[in-house]
Amino acid sequence: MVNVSVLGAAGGIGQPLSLLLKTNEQVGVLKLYDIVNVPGVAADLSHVNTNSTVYSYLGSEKLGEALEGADIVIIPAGVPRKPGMTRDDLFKINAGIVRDLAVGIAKTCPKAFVLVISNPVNSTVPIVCEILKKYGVFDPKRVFGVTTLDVVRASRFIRDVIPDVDSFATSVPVIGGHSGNTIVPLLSAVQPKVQLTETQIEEITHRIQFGGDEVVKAKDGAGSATLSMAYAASRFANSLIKAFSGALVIEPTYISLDADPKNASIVRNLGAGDLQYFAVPVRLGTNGVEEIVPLPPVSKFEAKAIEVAVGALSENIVAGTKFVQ
Ligand SMILES: NC(=O)C1=CN([C@@H]2O[C@H](COP(=O)(O)OP(=O)(O)OC[C@H]3O[C@@H](n4cnc5c(N)ncnc54)[C@H](O)[C@@H]3O)[C@@H](O)[C@H]2O)C=CC1
Ligand SMILES: O=C([O-])CC(=O)C(=O)O
Repeated sequence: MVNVSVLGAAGGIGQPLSLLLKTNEQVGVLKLYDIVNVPGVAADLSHVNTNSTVYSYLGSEKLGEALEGADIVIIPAGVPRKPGMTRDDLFKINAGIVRDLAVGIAKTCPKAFVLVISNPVNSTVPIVCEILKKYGVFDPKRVFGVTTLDVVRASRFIRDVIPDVDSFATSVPVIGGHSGNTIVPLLSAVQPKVQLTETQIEEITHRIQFGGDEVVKAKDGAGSATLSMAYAASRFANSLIKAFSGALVIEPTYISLDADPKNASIVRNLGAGDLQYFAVPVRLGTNGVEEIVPLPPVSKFEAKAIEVAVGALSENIVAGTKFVQ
């Protein structure tokens, strides 16, 4: 049985994510933490007749209790975008929120697997890693930026163009980061293979990179993706939980490349250069990242996209790292 703590559980992502986690029978304890409204969310969820027990923790003085015994900590705490904002505009508020939560993790459950959803993921993951380093408890195999929504969108958007594709069974490696042109879908490596024209490749790539903006615009001031994000985060958490019991599971995720220095060199040779963090497909296991899955050679179009991504990503990583150091 796995103990999961959700930090920011009363929010737009936190609520449906907690519901989806409540339906996973491998979850024994589900701890919900927020600074508002969380007792009601927990009371509501606790009536769902799966075997896990739900607990609620309201306010920062309860953070330690919320993290006690956690195997997996999922962080959707923080503010979402409004139209006209970039994810980087969220740094001002979310960097401090994520830093304080990471301190709690370092002190209370340093061995937990940490799944970071709060934006800007390109910077919040370095923040979590730097805090864990400060406390001497950093394990690069255990901290994940959740980029699953990019992968979910990629397989769905391909079906919008080629209707006989089974979206659920289609896997698209998406590498780089999680914002605009730092998101690099490798459409040349879609499995099962699909035939796309150059124009389709350009259009689908752009849509995956800016899919978040579609939702922000449609919600018109009421936030960003929450339901598809909850689905994506629960898919990642479920994959990790499956991997604990020996299943072969591969998911792309934004990690410190120190998690697998040997295979990191393959990613570096693809164009990631000396970046410390990059989204890559990883094989998950009992230790978290078991290995970075080697990627096939990329197309010219993808190589150019990686080049563009690296510049922006590098700035985001420096911002996150400097914030803590
Ligand atoms: N990684 C990804 O692919 C995606 C990331 N996001 C990001 O997820 C974050 C959350 O989005 P939503 O759930 O829509 O926002 P929301 O505003 O609906 O919910 C955020 C929750 O965090 C809570 N919170 C704020 N400060 C906190 C603290 N110090 N400790 C604990 N909880 C705290 C709030 O009370 C609220 O309940 C945003 O930063 C958003 O940009 C959103 C979609 C996709
Ligand atoms: O667009 C946003 O701000 C939220 C997000 O990360 C996404 O939907 O991919």
